Amino acid sequence: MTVRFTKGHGTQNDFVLLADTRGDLDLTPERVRHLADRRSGVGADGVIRLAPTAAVARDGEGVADEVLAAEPDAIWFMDYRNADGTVAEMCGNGVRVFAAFAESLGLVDLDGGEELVLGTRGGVKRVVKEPGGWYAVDMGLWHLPGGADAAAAGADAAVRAAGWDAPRPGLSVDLGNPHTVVALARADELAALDLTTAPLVDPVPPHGTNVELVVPLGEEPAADGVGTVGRLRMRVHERGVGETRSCGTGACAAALAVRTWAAAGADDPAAVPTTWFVEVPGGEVRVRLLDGGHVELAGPAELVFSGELAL
Ligand SMILES: N[C@H](CCC[C@H](N)C(=O)O)C(=O)O
Repeated sequence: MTVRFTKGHGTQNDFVLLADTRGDLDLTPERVRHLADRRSGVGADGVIRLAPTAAVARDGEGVADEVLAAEPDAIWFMDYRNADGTVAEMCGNGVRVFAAFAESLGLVDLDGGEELVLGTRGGVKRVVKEPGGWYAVDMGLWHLPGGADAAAAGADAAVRAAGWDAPRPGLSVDLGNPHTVVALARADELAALDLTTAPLVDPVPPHGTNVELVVPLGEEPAADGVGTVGRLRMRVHERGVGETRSCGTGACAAALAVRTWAAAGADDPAAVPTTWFVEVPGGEVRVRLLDGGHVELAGPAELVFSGELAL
C-alpha cells in the first residue's frame, strides 16, 4: 500500500505524520521502523498517526475511552510511536507538530483563536497558538515517582553514562512517560558527553526511561520585567530512539527537576521561578508550572514537506 505522509519537527525532534482520519491504518512496528529509517524510509525520531479517538477506542485502547469520557471534544488522537517501533505514552514536541498538522488539514483554526483538544495515551492535552507563533501545550499533571523523599533527597536513581568512572544521582520525573534527570556542573562536560549508548540507570526502570543530562544556568529577569525566569541546557537520550536534538516531555522533566533541586535548597521555595527556558541542541522551548499541578510546554513546530511512500 502507498501512504501520504508529512514530515515535521519541533526544535529538530522530527516526525513522520500520517493522517488516518478514517482510523483504519494498521500501523505495525515494522511499518513504523520503515517510515523512521533514515536510509530506506523517510527518516524520523518518531511516527505520529492522527486518528479518530473513537477508532482508537474501538481498537481496544481503554485510554481512548477515558479521554472521550473526560473530554468529548477530543475527537482526534495522537498515536505516537518511537523510531524503534515501540509505543510511548506522550511526546511533547510531537503534540506541537500534531497541532500544526491538524491545522494544515483544516481540522482546527489555531490562528483564529481556537484551542485544539486531543487525546493521547497520556490523557487529554490542550494546545493554543501564541501571538509569536509558538504552540503552547497544557501537558497535564506531572509527578515524582519517588515522592517527597525523592524531592528532599534530590535523587532516587543512580545513572552512569559512557565514560563516567562512577554513577551520578538521578531524579525520576513522570510526564505520562518516564524520565530520569541528572545534573552536570559545566556546559563543556555536557557538550563532551558520549550519548551514543543509553546511560545505565539503577534501579532499572520497568518500562525503560528517557535520560536528560542538564546544566542549570541560573536565573534571569523575566521579559515582562516581573520577577525572574530560570534557564538550563540539556541533552537527552530518548527511550526507543537514542540521542535526539530535543525532547519536549524531557524539557519539562528537566525544568521540574532543576526547580525541585533549587526549591530544596532555597530559603523561600516559593521564590524559585515557575518559568524556565530550556536550551536543547535543536533550539529552545519554554516550560511553565501552571496551577493545579499542570505543566505547560511551549515552542515552535514546523511542517517541512509531504510525500508518498510504499508501506
Ligand atoms: N521517547 C519517548 C517518547 C518521545 C518523547 C519526546 N520526543 C518528546 O518530545 O516528548 C518515550 O519513549 O517516552
